[in-house]
Amino acid sequence: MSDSEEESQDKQLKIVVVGDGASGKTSLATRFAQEAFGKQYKQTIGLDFFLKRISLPGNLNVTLQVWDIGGQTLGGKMLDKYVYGAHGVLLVYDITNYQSFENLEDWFSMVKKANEESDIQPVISLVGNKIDLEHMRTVKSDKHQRFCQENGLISQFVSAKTGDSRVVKADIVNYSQDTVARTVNPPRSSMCVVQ
Ligand SMILES: Nc1nc2c(ncn2[C@@H]2O[C@H](COP(=O)(O)OP(=O)(O)OP(=O)(O)O)[C@@H](O)[C@H]2O)c(=O)[nH]1
Repeated sequence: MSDSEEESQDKQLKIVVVGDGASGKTSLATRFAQEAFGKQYKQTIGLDFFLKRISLPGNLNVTLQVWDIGGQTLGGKMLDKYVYGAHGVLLVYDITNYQSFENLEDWFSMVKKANEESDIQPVISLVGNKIDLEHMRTVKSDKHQRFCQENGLISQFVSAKTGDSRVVKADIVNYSQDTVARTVNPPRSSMCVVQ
């Protein structure tokens, strides 16, 4: 391969999408990669892949490999292998399904464990999907924010159906500091990175 061919190779980033079945992972990946949405639910068995090439400022081309992991794989043997080496992880739940939010604790633990030995530590985002169904919401927004703050996650509310995406800025609070210290010295806040 010549130098110029090598230079033109895109940087590849691995993005893994996890969360309960029917929370909308495939729909989000399809919305992102193909700008489409299908109403019909078709369970992902194992995993699926999507590729999307994006251009960043500075003439930098990046190919995102989106690994759409079937919700039924939690507890399965292959899951930590799928998640290992991810640059980014989306923890997806359905805002109208409280159980899908509660189960994120397990998904999050698995993501951390799978990457214990990895050189790359992924950027992790908490994604509340189906905000077009706001009237059916069962997971309060402050629960979502607290989970982000406690774990240093990026916060996002989206709808794969409409393509709506709201990135929420939140202070990251270090809860290990005692309350008095926090009252005297207000928490150092860093903005949750939002695309
Ligand atoms: N109203 C609404 N429905 C959605 C949205 N996202 C997904 N759905 C629907 O929710 C159902 C499940 O979506 P999927 O994307 O297949 O869910 P999944 O998380 O990939 O499910 P598994 O493959 O079982 O892991 C489908 O009927 C989708 O059409 C959304 O933002 N709004």
